[in-house]
Amino acid sequence: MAAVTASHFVSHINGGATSVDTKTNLAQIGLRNQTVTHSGLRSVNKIDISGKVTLKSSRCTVSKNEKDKPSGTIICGVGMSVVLVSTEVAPWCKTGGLGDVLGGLPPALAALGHRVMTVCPRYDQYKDAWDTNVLVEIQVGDKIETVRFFHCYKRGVDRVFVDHPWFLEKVWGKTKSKLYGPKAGTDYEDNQLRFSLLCQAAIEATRVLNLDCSKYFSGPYGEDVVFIANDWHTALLPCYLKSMYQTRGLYMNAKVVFCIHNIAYQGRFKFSDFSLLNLPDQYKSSFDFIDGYDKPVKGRKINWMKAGILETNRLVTVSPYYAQELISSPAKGVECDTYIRSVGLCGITNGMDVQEWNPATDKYISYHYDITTVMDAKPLLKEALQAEVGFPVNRNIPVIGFIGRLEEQKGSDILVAAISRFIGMDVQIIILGTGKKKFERQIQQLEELYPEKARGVAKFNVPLAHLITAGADFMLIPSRFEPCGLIQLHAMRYGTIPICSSTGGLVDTVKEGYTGFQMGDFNIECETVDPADVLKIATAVGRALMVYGSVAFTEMIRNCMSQDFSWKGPAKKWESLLLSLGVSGGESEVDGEEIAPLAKENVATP
Ligand SMILES: Nc1ncnc2c1ncn2[C@@H]1O[C@H](COP(=O)(O)OP(=O)(O)O[C@H]2O[C@H](CO)[C@@H](O)[C@H](O)[C@H]2O)[C@@H](O)[C@H]1O
Ligand SMILES: OC[C@H]1O[C@H](O[C@H]2[C@H](O)[C@@H](O)[C@@H](O[C@H]3[C@H](O)[C@@H](O)[C@@H](O)O[C@@H]3CO)O[C@@H]2CO)[C@H](O)[C@@H](O)[C@@H]1O
Repeated sequence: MAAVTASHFVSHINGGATSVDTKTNLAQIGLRNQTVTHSGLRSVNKIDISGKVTLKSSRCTVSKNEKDKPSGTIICGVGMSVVLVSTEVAPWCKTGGLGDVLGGLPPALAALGHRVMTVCPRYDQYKDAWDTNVLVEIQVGDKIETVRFFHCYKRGVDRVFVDHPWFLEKVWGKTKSKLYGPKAGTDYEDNQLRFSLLCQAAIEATRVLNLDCSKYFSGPYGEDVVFIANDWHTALLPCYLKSMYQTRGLYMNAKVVFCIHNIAYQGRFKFSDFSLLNLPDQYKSSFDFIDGYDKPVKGRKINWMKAGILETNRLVTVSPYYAQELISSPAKGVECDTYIRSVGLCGITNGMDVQEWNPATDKYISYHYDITTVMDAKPLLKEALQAEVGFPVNRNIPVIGFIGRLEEQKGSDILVAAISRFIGMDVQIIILGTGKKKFERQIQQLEELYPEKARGVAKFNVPLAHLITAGADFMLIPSRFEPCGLIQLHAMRYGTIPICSSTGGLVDTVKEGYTGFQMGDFNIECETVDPADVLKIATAVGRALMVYGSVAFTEMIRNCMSQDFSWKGPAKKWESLLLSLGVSGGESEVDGEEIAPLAKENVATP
């Protein structure tokens, strides 16, 4: 950790070091009462000689009358301080569903009366995020790095961006899929340093940023916070909280929830890299890991995900069925099943962003609809989609869509193998995805094989994703594994029937014959395409096409669209889980809508 600066001033709070740097801490005293000129930010924190920030998050008191307001009324200012840390936060930075969750869950938690911040890297010059002029010095490896915080306040949430060349210079100007490496499947060599920096910066952000955008909360978040760390990139957060802060009497009441969005990515590195992490030796055993693979080195390794699992206060994943799968076997738990079983795991199904994905208002589609008009609008949208990708335009031909990262997980290779089995029927299929080059080539070749019937678009294309979701009749989701999956939620909201493999959140959210078609579970072996799975896809597509156009089909569309997949329900479950940790501010009992209309947003002019 740790040195704070305001404006042009840099000083140490004494981070990973074991002794207090008196000289620099004395310098900090001079920081008191300096003002940061940023809309929504107030004066700089008061930091005492021990490095303790004494200006605490102040909550506006809520009068009894206000507390008595009926359900649906927003009463803020009494809730928990929740800080979500992630490498992706939509719409600013996203390669997939992780970004979506960090975009949608925080506003829903804020609507329940909690003070909510997200912290992610500043990969680009986001036009709506302001420079706070607050700098912090952080020890990463054997160097001191200076980060700067940018900030905006949107939909009731403080969005904080960590500015450092390791994020901005690596990614700026490149496509959104370059957050983790120069190309899919290849990581930046310094990812461990990048994410160590992110974790430390996130802890610092809560006490050094004097945020004042909400009329319900002011001052820094302080130390009585609950962090939600997401995936392996943030697994060091609980370790740093304990080793760098709690040993020095800081953040004594803070808690960490670690959320697994995808166990497939664990952050396994060579064992000697432990020395890069600025952690005491006693943490080595939490990272220590041996597997049978050669990558990135043979034999003994460190495993960030394992440490996150073992060092967190509470472990969560993104659906109940995936939670069961993770502890069911080494294969499904990707060799972390034993550790997960030892600490326990809770599954909360994701919600979806019902503002971005709303067929009644979607800015990417030219005909808007709801459950009462869906049968009129969808044929028009299908024709728009067919025209967009260059298919013969015919509203009577059933159209199947696929959207996803082209990784083994998503099963695009199994789908490609299955196409010849059903393409002879009256059907068209559109596949949208980016990822591994071999899979991109596979989908691009489809057009040559089936010019009037199949398309593969190897682009990250949000407008096309929306048009496919609205215009297709069916959405194919042939995942080998799927922690939750958002594609099927988006599809159902748009009256597009999912045809999915029976794994993870797909089991929890799609009901066979009622809201979709279940294909059974697939072989999770990623190196091969199992002929049995190819057959499962062909058979399920056949079943779906039999139903297409029938009364039962219309009924399924209505069943899909009648459901509430908003973040409201999941946020309530998250709230209960956070409350059970006993962090302060747990007294809030609010059942509110999003507080966007009440939020004082600091939107920058482009
Ligand atoms: N080419 C493209 N163009 C435009 N948009 C594209 C796109 N490819 C993907 N997307 C978008 O990315 C998101 C993908 O959502 P998923 O739930 O499938 O996430 P993913 O597997 O990445 O995330 C992981 O985390 C999430 C969140 O927890 C879990 O739901 C999931 O199971 C887990 O694997 C959707 O919003 C989709 O529209
Ligand atoms: O939101 C989409 C997913 O984003 C994250 O996954 C990324 C992962 O965490 C990164 O490590 C990287 O994965 C690469 C991996 O490191 C590398 O060894 C090789 O196996 O290729 C992988 C893919 O390039 O990129 C992933 C995104 O593509 C997040 O962790 C997931 O939960 C999200 O599903």
